[in-house]
Amino acid sequence: MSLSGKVFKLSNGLTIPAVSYGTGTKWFKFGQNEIDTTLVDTLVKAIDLGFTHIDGAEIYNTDLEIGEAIKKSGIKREDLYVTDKYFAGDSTFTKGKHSKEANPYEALKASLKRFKLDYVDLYLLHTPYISKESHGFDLVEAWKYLEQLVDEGLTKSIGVSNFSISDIETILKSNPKHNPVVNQIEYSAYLQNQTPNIVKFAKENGILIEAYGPLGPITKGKGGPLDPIIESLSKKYGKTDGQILLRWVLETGVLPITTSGKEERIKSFLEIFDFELTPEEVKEISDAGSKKVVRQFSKEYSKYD
Ligand SMILES: NC(=O)C1=CN([C@@H]2O[C@H](COP(=O)(O)OP(=O)(O)OC[C@H]3O[C@@H](n4cnc5c(N)ncnc54)[C@H](OP(=O)(O)O)[C@@H]3O)[C@@H](O)[C@H]2O)C=CC1
Ligand SMILES: O=C1Nc2ccccc2C1=O
Repeated sequence: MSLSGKVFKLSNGLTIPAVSYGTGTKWFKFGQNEIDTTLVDTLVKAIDLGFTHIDGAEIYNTDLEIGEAIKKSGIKREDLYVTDKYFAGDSTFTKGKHSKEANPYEALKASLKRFKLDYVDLYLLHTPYISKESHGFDLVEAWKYLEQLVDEGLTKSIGVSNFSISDIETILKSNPKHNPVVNQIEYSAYLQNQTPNIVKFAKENGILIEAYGPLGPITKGKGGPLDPIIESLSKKYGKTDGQILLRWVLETGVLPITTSGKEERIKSFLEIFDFELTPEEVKEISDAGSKKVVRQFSKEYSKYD
């Protein structure tokens, strides 16, 4: 789970490129089926510029775009890292709804057809809201579907997203054949624990935290205690505010997932490996960041704010 250069090492021994390009949020295609050529072109550009890690999900409805961009870019499959997520459903999506496929096993098989890929690198349960009543299988049984996907080579690694400690414990206590290697959560200097103590717990259990919404302090949190610190560090290092925030994420042992439609920003997201914040600067950001909460997505957890 250590960061070495531009990859993190996962607990199963595999590596994962240390910054990911997201195809959710601004690219999310709610119920719309036409191919988004802007996303295809932007993904090709991101790959050309050096992104090798793409974050997808069944609910984003962007599989066709990802598949098309991979083909157009000409990148070799083994040089690319693709993440997909099973749409388990939750209160922030369309309430009560979940994947139209029978289970996570069938859902990934359907995604692979749309991606036109033989396998993904990482497959996640998008949320923990899975129950026998709503899905016909519980969380532990859902995990077994993911393990089957590993065993059949349809994904290299499996993990979870938006899971709290008790959700992860449900899986760990079931004595899994394959452990979750990742928990993808909302994480930024202004939201250092999506749910209580999740980051420490994940680290102690060999689970890499992936951060979505890492730029929250500048996209939604301006006017807070971080502003002067980020301003001064960006001057010191000759980096943008976004680069300072992404570097902070990395230095806290977490993998940032970001996105942009703008070429300059996409390029800048890749230029976060040629400088380091000092431990004192990391602490300064963490301390100031913990004085304000910006929770953009995981509203179901706002009771913890
Ligand atoms: N597992 C989950 O439940 C979730 C997963 N995700 C994943 O994480 C990915 C990234 O999440 P996201 O919240 O978008 O990540 P970020 O916090 O990195 O925000 C990216 C957004 O910030 C904008 N931006 C970048 N720099 C600046 C700036 N300096 N000033 C103002 N705006 C700026 C970009 O817009 P522009 O195009 O204008 O540059 C883009 O829309 C998603 O695409 C998805 O793949 C996201 C949410 C939930
Ligand atoms: O990319 C995403 N945008 C979202 C908004 C709300 C809940 C989950 C998500 C995503 O995964």
